[in-house]
Amino acid sequence: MIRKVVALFLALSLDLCLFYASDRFIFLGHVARLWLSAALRWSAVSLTVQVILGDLKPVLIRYITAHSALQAVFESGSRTLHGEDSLCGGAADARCWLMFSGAALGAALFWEITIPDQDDAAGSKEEKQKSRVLFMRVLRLFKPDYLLLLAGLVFLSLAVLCEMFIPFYTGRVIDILGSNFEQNEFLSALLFMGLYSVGSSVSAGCRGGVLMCAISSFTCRMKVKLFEALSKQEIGFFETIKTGEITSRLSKDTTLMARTVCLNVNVLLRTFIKTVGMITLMMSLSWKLTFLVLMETPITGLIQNIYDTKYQKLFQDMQNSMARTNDTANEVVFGIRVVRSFHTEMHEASRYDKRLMETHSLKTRRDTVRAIYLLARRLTGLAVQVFILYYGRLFIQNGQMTTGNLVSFILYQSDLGNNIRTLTYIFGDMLNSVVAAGKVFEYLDRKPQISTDGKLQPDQMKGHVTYRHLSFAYPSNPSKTVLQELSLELKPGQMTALVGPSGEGKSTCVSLLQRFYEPQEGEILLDGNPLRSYDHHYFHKKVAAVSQEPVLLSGSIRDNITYGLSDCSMEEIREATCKANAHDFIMKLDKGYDTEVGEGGGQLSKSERQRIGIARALIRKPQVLILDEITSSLDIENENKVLQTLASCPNQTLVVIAHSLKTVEKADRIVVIIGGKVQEQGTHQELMDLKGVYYKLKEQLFTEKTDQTQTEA
Ligand SMILES: Nc1ncnc2c1ncn2[C@@H]1O[C@H](COP(=O)(O)OP(=O)(O)OP(=O)(O)O)[C@@H](O)[C@H]1O
Repeated sequence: MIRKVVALFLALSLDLCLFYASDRFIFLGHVARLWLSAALRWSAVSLTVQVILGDLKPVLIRYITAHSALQAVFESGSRTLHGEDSLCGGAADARCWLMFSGAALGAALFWEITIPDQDDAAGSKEEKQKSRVLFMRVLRLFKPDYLLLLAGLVFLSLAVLCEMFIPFYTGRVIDILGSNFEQNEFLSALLFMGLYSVGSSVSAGCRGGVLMCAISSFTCRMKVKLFEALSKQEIGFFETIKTGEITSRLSKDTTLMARTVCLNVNVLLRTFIKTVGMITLMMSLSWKLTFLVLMETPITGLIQNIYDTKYQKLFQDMQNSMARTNDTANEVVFGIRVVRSFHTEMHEASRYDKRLMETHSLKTRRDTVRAIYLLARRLTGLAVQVFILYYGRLFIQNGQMTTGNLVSFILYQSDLGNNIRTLTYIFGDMLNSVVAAGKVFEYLDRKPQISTDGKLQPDQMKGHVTYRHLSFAYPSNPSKTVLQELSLELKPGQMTALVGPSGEGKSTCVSLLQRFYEPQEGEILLDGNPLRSYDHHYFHKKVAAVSQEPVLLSGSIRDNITYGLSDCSMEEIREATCKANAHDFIMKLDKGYDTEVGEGGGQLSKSERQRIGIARALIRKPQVLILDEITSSLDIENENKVLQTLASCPNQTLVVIAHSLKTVEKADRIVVIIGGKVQEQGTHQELMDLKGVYYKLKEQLFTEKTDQTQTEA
């Protein structure tokens, strides 16, 4: 630290001494004197810093070079381009030294932040690079709307061009009013001002309308694409990602990505055209003042860059926090019955409050960062305006510009500052918006881990299922092996009952048979072919399942039964509902098969939902039918009828998971699954005679409903 202070002190002293000494080089011309001074200052300061600190970092080299050479470059430039001396550089002046030091410092820091040398910043550079790639991808997705975008661009250019001339004519009006008043000149200036104002307003309105159309069409396309991609993902994906996050991507991020990218491009182009035009007009008014104004740019850029980096991080954190908050609300709405019955309303409210507070605290931090940024921005702008007024007064005194020119210049300057800020800001904002785009693309590009490109569609299927040395752990809990080396055979024309204590892997077995998950080891064969080799649609027609609590989708009973099938006759529907023992209750409803089931089938009882679920599976005439604890929702009468019908299908492979002895007894084969392995198998009598696990665990395996039946028997 001490070495750094000493280095700074010595370098400063040397630099100032040489800066003032340059006035003594009277044997040289003015420009040559400045260049010699620059070379001497550069060598002396670099050498001092190098000797004291031991090494010279690139950022320091850049700063020392800019600081030493700026005055000479500026003076040479103004002589070459304009044939006159600038107010700075004529003599060794402390104000000029300060101004060039500030500009060099700003430029060096700006460079350091935007194109950093350090390794730790390499990651952020890579991030920016990635954001650019994403941004270009979003632009390419706008392809079908290119015509609208082109129209928007034309209106945008017109609006900007018209807008640019308004301050120019304001200055002219002031000059006309201040000098010899000329009626005609005054009127023509007013007329042009009016025309440009109308032109700018009309074009800006058209630009806004056209761009909004492009945005809305893009959003719709993206939502559909994303929805398609999501619905193709495997079940494991939905278990590892929260619902709130998925809906947030679908609803918010698609809109955000379209709006911000499209609007940002609009603002970027508008600002760019305007900035170039304004700088040209300002140069024509006073090139010296223009340079003075432009010296603010690196400082503005620097402030903007720091703000963008901080804002981007907070923005992302806030997005995630909002998704978590939504998740909490969704969970409670979804499970409101549980919340009510356990009287946890207050607990859930405080959980939601906690999540909201997290979001709120992030918002507060974001607003604080924004407030500091605005303060820094205003102060810089103010400082530049003070300089302009000071030098402007000098130029008017010297006759280098008129009062009207200064007014026009100040009008341009205040706008230019905003535009330059916008140019740097918009870049950061575009990177922000592609954070949302990145998340959307992440889902769009995700390849489902369970392939659905099998082609096999044999005319005949027997429905012979073989589990071969299956080992499996759920993607959401990979450390827990649920099935271990499980081997099992399900034969056509047989009813196989899977039994075992709760949580031992029965439902997992049938989930794998439905291809909800892919086993880590082993495979399942259907008629000797791996499940993945079958055509996706064909496979799910041949293998159907009824789960413990079938989910119905909003729509009529008919829609739910024929779900996923294109043409089903009323005959087929009736046949399926009769087998599922659902026809009678459906006919008793006011609208029969056209009765709306409500969201999630909420307008029907559990047993009715279950029977519609069974009919939905049966209408497909599946070769393999899986019934996962359907008896838990059916009363004994319904259960008996359903099972009687199903058991009478001669060639079907029927797999039943049951906790009822009455059901299990009917099975041709009972498979006892414990610890993810097949422990025993055989008929009820064989297993009872064996006096193994089945015999010992009989009390535990079967529910009271069975015991009662047995007692009655
Ligand atoms: N989606 C899942 N993600 C992670 N683990 C799961 C998932 N589903 C089930 N498990 C776990 O896998 C194990 C086996 O569950 P499974 O549902 O297959 O048991 P089961 O024998 O059918 O139980 P039950 O008779 O209660 O339905 C359990 O320990 C369970 O916690």
